Amino acid sequence: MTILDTILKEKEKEVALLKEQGENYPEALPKKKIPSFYETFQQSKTMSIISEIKRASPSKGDINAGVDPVEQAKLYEENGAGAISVLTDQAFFKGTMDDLYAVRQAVSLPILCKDFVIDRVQIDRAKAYGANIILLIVAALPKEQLKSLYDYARSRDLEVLVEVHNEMELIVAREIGANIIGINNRDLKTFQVSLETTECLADLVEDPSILLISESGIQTRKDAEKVRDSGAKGLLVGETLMRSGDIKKTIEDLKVPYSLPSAY
Ligand SMILES: O=C(O)c1ccccc1NCC(=O)[C@H](O)[C@H](O)COP(=O)(O)O
Repeated sequence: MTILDTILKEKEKEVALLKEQGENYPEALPKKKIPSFYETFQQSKTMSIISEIKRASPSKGDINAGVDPVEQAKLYEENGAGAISVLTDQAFFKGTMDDLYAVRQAVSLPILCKDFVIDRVQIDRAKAYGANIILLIVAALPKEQLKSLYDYARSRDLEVLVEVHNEMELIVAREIGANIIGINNRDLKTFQVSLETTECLADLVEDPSILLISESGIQTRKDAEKVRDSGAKGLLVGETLMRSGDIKKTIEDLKVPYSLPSAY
């Protein structure tokens, strides 16, 4: 049994409870014009960063349990993040849906509701709490269910980051029509992180209309350069930013340019 299996078991209980409770959403959020995640990242001249609010994780335990998500999100926005990821899972990451709702009111960047989606009810909830993007993990779902959730999210005007760990999953992501693919460098069985996962899988994606995001284990400018050279246009960074004493510098370091400045 992997950690993903354990998390998904918990999600089944959460979904059953959500359905039992019915739509118990907070007050509707005021309308705000949020830029498209896909367009912004595709058009950027530097690596773009999805900066994550991550209090804790199964692999690391507490990372920054006392963080104020709103203050952290504002720091991310002020210092050049391209999007914000809010981990909303409570049982394993100590996040909440209220974090997402509060962050939505504080910033104008696209926000990823980072959770383990197995049912439409979670997509409706993410939308109601202010998400612009949801995550679908290929390893978590049979292909038909994945496709159905993908289409449902798109019909609700949400962008979808489809996460893969290997070649088979990448094929599935392409088959369901994903235009934003996250390559997760973390092996969910061993928790080991290897940027070679991005290197190997990105190599298999020739279509430039696919936006590739390298996820997990990014710490240094060298890491950012490595995955940029593999074909990633964006990074999903949690722990490094949550532990950083200088978010401005950390983001600046990771925003590597796509082409070297001309000598002339
Ligand atoms: O981070 C974990 O330990 C983890 C374990 C099991 C499933 C998912 C997990 N992380 C979720 C993520 O995708 C990361 O938070 C995200 O990619 C950022 O990773 P990092 O920069 O290494 O914090």
